[in-house]
Amino acid sequence: MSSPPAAVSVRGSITHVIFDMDGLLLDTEKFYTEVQEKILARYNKTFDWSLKAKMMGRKAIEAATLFVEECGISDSLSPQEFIVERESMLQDLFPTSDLMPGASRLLRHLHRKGIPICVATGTHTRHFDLKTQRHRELFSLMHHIVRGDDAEVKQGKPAPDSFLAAARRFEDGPVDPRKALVFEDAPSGVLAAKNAGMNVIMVPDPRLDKSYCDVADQVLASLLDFKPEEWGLPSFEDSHS
Ligand SMILES: O=P(O)(O)OC[C@H](O)CO
Ligand SMILES: [Mg+2]
Repeated sequence: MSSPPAAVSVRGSITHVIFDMDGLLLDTEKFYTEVQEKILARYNKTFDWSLKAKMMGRKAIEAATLFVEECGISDSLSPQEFIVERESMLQDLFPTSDLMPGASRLLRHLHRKGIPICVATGTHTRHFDLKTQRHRELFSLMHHIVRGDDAEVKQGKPAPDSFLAAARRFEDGPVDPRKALVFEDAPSGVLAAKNAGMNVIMVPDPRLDKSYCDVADQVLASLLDFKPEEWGLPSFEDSHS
């Protein structure tokens, strides 16, 4: 007698998938880190991952306020001045953005299988356009894109605004949050997805403190490790590469 097929643990019946962008689909978090390290060096201070963890995923002005206050430089540099100062460096770096491992494979797979996908990013439109310059075709697979300067995103992550706006805009929206799966890299983004009542898979940078991963429903080292069938989604037909 042949043995029964291996049991597949289904975590939910996911119908829609929402992607974060920076640090999740695109390898752009390193640009913010590099520029912030340079600015802090002027004040003889170092930029560390405990502050990085708080800033990532947030709207620009919210992250900038955290930066100058937590570094104790708000008397010399305002959040607005910080944003202006880092802008010219970021503008040169963003058009060189690379995809994160597995991003293209996963987006193409879900699109091919007819699973509605979208992006909910804290980044504003001008930066979004620079970052996605080399990846227009891939981003065209998205049903819609919610950016940080969207009128419906009153508050950035960890507020649920961007994910709730994303769920409303699907063709058959608003999507039941329990049927939505979010992919995130940032602690604030994972909290935002949970605040929206959604399922969330975290793909954190390995330098991030592990305690930030507790809130996520699943933690993966890479998008390449995602098993769609665990979430009621169609499995990959290719082998992991
Ligand atoms: O991670 P995202 O895509 O929400 O982007 C947020 C900021 O632009 C960068 O931390
Ligand atoms: Mg992110």
